Amino acid sequence: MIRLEHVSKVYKTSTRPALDDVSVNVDKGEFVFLIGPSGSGKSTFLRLLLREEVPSKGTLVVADWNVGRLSRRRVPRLRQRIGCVFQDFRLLANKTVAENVAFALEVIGKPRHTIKKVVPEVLELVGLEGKADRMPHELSGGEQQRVAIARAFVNRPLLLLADEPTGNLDPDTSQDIMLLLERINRTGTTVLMATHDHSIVDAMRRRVVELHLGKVVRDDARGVYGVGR
Ligand SMILES: Nc1ncnc2c1ncn2[C@@H]1O[C@H](COP(=O)(O)OP(=O)(O)OP(=O)(O)O)[C@@H](O)[C@H]1O
Repeated sequence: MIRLEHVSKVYKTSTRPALDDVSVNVDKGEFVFLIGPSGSGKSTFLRLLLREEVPSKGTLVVADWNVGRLSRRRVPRLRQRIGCVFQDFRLLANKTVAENVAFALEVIGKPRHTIKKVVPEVLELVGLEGKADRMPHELSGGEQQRVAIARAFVNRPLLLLADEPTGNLDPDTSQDIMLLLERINRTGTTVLMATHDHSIVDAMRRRVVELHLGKVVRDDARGVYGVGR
């Protein structure tokens, strides 16, 4: 699903590579934590997958796309197949829960009858049945993140990228969000989650890829956050 071969990324304004000769393979259906201290390259890794940045060196493949060489015209296709969830939810404040989710389908031209059918289904999947007509500010942080996950998942992406999705949530709510991400993973969606949250990584015992100064320093099949430190 994801293949990085000797990928480096050097930003124009910086001397040290943000990613330095990174080779990682992620199979379809895996759940992977991407960890590492601030500045270790996690966001750069995610931005490369979305083609928000291009690698300076190496090959980067997502599904069948050679992402580093993708023509500008084909980038929207790639992004349609990748769902994204962020720490700060990024909901549209002037749209209801259902409209936020529907919007993700409208922008890619899905027919209205499909939208009408799948939005309630996905809201039920994330545990928000009955809240379709609420505005984002009427929801708790955990509920807002559920809307964001519904929106990321409604188009059945191949890959779900989550950048610190529990960063603004208390531990119990974070755990609920992780159960939801696990449920989405069980549908066959590959999940890649960047996080600083030790307790979540330790509790889930999933694959852990650790970056330090742009290099992969650890890749454990069933890892914990702070092994050996
Ligand atoms: N647009 C940019 N231009 C120049 N340098 C950048 C840019 N984005 C990131 N960097 C640098 O690349 C390195 C890796 O940053 P990155 O944001 O990928 O790390 P991170 O692990 O996601 O950090 P955090 O956990 O704080 O989000 C850092 O040294 C950072 O300063």
